[in-house]
Amino acid sequence: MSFRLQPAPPARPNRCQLFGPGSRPALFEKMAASAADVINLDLEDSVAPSDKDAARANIITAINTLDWGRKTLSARINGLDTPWWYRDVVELLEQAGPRLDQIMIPKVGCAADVYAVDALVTAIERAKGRTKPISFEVIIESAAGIAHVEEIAAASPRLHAMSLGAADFAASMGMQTTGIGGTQENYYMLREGAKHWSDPWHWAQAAIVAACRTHGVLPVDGPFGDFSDDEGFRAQARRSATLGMVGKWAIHPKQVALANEVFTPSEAAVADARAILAAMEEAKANGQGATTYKGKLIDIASMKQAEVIVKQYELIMGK
Ligand SMILES: CCC(=O)SCCNC(=O)CCNC(=O)[C@H](O)C(C)(C)COP(=O)(O)OP(=O)(O)OC[C@H]1O[C@@H](n2cnc3c(N)ncnc32)[C@H](O)[C@@H]1OP(=O)(O)O
Ligand SMILES: O=CC(=O)O
Ligand SMILES: [Mg+2]
Repeated sequence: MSFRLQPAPPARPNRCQLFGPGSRPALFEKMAASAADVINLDLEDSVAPSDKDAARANIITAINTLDWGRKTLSARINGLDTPWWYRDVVELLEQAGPRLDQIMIPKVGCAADVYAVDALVTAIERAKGRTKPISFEVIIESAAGIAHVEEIAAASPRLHAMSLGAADFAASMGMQTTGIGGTQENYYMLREGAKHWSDPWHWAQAAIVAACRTHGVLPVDGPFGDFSDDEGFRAQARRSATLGMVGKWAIHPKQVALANEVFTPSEAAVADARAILAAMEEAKANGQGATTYKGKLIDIASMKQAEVIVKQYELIMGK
């Protein structure tokens, strides 16, 4: 193992990120009252080009006036390939008060994209005397983004979270689908005439998790477009949680409870994890590095696995 220790990600709950368009201010109070851990007020793809200026003003007013409780409050700016992004950053940093926690940078393709936003944010923070540093989250949603995922994860100490954006990712990769996340009809293995659906998002998610865990960033699963399909959402979220992601976006309020359910370790999982820790403590006291629990091998690595679950649970319960 490398002598470098894996850095811990920010210790904050991030089970659900609820999105809402900046051009629909009527939704903001409902978002603030929701059970999401993170709120993403959107200036990007859910806002029509003609509404960009109004959406920016709406979001700044909402950040400054609504009670957002203890949620992480984030605004998604426009991509660096648009004429809007610099005004998004300037107006947010100059006019939104300290309640704004984070900026989400979409369609990041290389570390320099993050550097550019960091330079602008840093200059405005100094000029305006902002004492609370703005954190960043990025979306990996292009071929370039996934090709450079590790350098992006290492790009700035401001970076707290990284999401997979399935819709833009599929478009950039030239994938033959209009589905946003979840099972894709034509992605299957065939065995003895029976179809077995596979997961086209898996490899990108695994690459994101590895990059994030290497650099102490929270890995997050992005949108699931069919908000009428609760079981489809659950299945996608369970796969993401099993791979190491800490949460998922909600693009409709009915997805918030589903994400919170999946990304909160169950009482049974926590009880099992605590029992493994106790069994290992007993084994260690007897000079053993390995023992059995419920008829299966456990050893020192099992303690680390169990600690992931217990720590995640305690972080969520202690919020
Ligand atoms: C795919 C790539 C991406 O970039 S995803 C991220 C960007 N997209 C977004 O931000 C879209 C977010 N979602 C929405 O705009 C809406 O939820 C969409 C999907 C358009 C559906 O809106 P609508 O037809 O009003 O939904 P509905 O009638 O089923 O609403 C039921 C009640 O819930 C409310 N609601 C709706 N959306 C939100 C939301 N995002 N946050 C909080 N509340 C929301 C509605 O106002 C409605 O409330 P009520 O029951 O009338 O009081
Ligand atoms: O921005 C999100 C996506 O899926 O695209
Ligand atoms: Mg996108």
